[in-house]
Amino acid sequence: MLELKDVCFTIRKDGEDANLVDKVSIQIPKGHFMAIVGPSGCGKTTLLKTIAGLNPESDGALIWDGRDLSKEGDFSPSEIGYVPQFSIAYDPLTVDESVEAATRLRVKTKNNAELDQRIDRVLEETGLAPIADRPVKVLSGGQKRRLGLAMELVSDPKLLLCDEVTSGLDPRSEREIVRLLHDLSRKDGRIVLSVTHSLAHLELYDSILVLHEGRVAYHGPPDQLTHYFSVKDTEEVYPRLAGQPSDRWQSSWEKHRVSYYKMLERNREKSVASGALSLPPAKVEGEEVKDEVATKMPGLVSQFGTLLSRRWRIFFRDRGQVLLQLAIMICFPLLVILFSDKAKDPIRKYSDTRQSDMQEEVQEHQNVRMDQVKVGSAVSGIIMFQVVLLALMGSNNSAREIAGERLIYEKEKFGGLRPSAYLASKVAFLSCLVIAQSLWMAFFVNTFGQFRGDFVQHAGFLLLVNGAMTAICLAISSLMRTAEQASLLSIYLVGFQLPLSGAVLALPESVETYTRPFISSYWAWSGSVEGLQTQVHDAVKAVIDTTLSSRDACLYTLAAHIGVALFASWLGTRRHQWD
Ligand SMILES: Nc1ncnc2c1ncn2[C@@H]1O[C@H](COP(=O)(O)OP(=O)(O)OP(=O)(O)O)[C@@H](O)[C@H]1O
Repeated sequence: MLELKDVCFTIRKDGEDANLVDKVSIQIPKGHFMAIVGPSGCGKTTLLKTIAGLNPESDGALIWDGRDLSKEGDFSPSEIGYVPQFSIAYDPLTVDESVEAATRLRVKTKNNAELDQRIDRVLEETGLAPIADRPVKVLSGGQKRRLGLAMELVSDPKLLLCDEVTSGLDPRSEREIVRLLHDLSRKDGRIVLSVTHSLAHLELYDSILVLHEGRVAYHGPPDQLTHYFSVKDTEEVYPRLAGQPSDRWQSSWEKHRVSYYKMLERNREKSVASGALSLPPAKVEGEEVKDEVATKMPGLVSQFGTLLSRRWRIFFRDRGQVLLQLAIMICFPLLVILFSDKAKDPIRKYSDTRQSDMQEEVQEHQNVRMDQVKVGSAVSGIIMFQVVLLALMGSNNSAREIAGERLIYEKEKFGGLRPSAYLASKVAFLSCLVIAQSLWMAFFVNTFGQFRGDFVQHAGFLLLVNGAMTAICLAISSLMRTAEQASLLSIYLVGFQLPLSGAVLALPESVETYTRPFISSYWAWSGSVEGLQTQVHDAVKAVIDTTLSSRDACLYTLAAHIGVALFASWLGTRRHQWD
């Protein structure tokens, strides 16, 4: 039994408290199918989210199976299924792959046979078996809703909440989905609550909850709806509601509540007696349910593996993304070597013997200086060019990685996905890109214009700057509200790397002191320059006004950038960002 006792959800609006859900008190027995209806903006979705725990109730109590949810802990993830208004499947995957991933993320199965059995059962139940191999992107609206349901049913939830799963469907598909939801509530005592705009097919529901301005105006059998509101047709209910304030409807409903609940009970007894409704045999103690469910959740490593293999699959299915990555990996190093010629030139040395005349000595100094300027500028420029291109690749790698799929992630987190498993899968996936991009850049450029110094040190710093920018943009992606915001901020961040690095123009000291610690490209550039042969190093120093930092300082600072960015990403992934 799900019971709501005077449940409120309050927000601050214009300096005052406003109840979006106002003292809702209802009882929903096991094996019940209820529609939540009401005019647009009356609080249907808000009530559903309050029941789900996505909106913490401001007042009142939610009782589930005798358990007070606000005092004794929320629903466990597999007890509850929530089908939101948005699609929770990835377009490039097939129906079967989507359901499989949902199962692996939510249910701990003993072996592959049990996993397959569970997937097949859910596909059969939702009528998706014949189209199991079809990609999500080609599904019709109705099929997508079925898929959303299938992905929730994998954990056998005892409470299924559906938000507008029939909106936008043609009448036939709408009826099929309502019929499916009805059937899902007939087995194992599952409660199905469905928010809907539509007043069609009401006869398929056990009860109708009519909300008006967040308050209950009616909760009773569908066939009593028109009688209660004294209208001829259900279509007249909403205009009738607008005829008096919601508090009047609420107090009027409270007077009739007992008699309508008796009617609901009688209908239920009839359904059980006729065999149309089958209920679980015995009442299970709250604690036992909790333990049993807790052991069913897959572990962190298992969730990590599922997410990582799904990420790679999505990556390879998206040809555009693969081609873009390849194009970037090939073209960026090519761009660098176009400018690498001057960096290969020798630098003349001062002769050991003193020149016989002054003119020759001045000439020698000029020659050495000219060589230093030419080679020093070229070497410094090429290192910075590589660094900036890898910073750009870093931002391209991760700016949309989390923000672009935030709603799906939030939904999966609600279903029991651990933020740490999610973040670890992102780090593992992105690390592969970072390693491939950085090492390829280092080796390719080195092949056509050998790095004049410690190549391993140079390659290490390229790897670190790409890693740092990827991690920073991942943090941005996890903290921003939209993918567009995250992309824009990441691009600005890369844009500022070159001017603020000091490699091209020295910054005023007052600015440099504050900006330098945060500019990854400076530390990667400086660290690489420190690894150059002495003569080339001196040539670079001769052409720059910016001070260089030691190799270790560069190494630790870039490692700190990565560490802090990953911590921020972790905070971002833990944050609740459903809307
Ligand atoms: N977190 C929030 N902060 C402020 N206002 C909110 C919040 N959540 C919902 N609202 C407002 O509360 C009202 C009820 O919203 P809700 O989405 O629950 O309505 P609804 O009945 O589901 O509407 P519809 O049928 O159009 O989807 C709306 O006016 C909405 O703008």
